[in-house]
Amino acid sequence: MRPLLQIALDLTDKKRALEIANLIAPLVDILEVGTPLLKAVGVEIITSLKQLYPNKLILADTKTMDVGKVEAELVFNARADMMTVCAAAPLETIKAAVTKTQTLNKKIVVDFIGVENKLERGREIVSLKPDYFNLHTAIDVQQVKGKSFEDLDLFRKHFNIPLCVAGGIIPEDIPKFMPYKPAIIIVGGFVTKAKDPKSAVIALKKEIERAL
Ligand SMILES: O=C(CO)[C@H](O)[C@H](O)COP(=O)(O)O
Repeated sequence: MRPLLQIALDLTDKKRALEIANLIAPLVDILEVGTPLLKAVGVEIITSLKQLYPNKLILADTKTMDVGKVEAELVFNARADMMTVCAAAPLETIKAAVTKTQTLNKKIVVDFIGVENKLERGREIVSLKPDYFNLHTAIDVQQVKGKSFEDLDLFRKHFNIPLCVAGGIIPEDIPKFMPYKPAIIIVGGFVTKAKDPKSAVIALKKEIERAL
């Protein structure tokens, strides 16, 4: 199955975020309100994007670490379709966020950013039945250690939860992880920093089609 393409609007400037959204929205499946954008602008940006693109999924990258129910209510009341919670958060927080999300018929992604022993942590979380696990190399880590996609293979073998992949993805990376059949491919900087964000998305989509 073709993976969904999610573009992360990791900006702090609302005007530029909306400009990029306008260029790429018809081509993507999920528009992500990146963590910096959510912090800079607030949840109103979720509502604005949903009003502009009602047929697109809007993901709020809350990276929730505590008060799972409160943060879920905040972003879903603002019309998000999906949110994120950190795998490193207390299990109580993950459970609260998952429960609220499921009550509202929305989707939740557990993000393994910064988790050292991912397999062990995955085993602790899996029974909470989140919608997705995100294997994600942090931007700061990418700059020091580079990126890696090998955990996708491990997670596919051990868990029956759809996977997202994120962290510095460029078109050349796509064939490296497509054999592990990610459900969602998440790309930020390659698109938001491109001179021509629309062409950047087209290049990603071409590579995805080629690797199917
Ligand atoms: O959540 C994020 C950073 O924490 C980013 O949205 C994600 O890493 C995708 O951006 P990039 O492709 O630039 O790494």
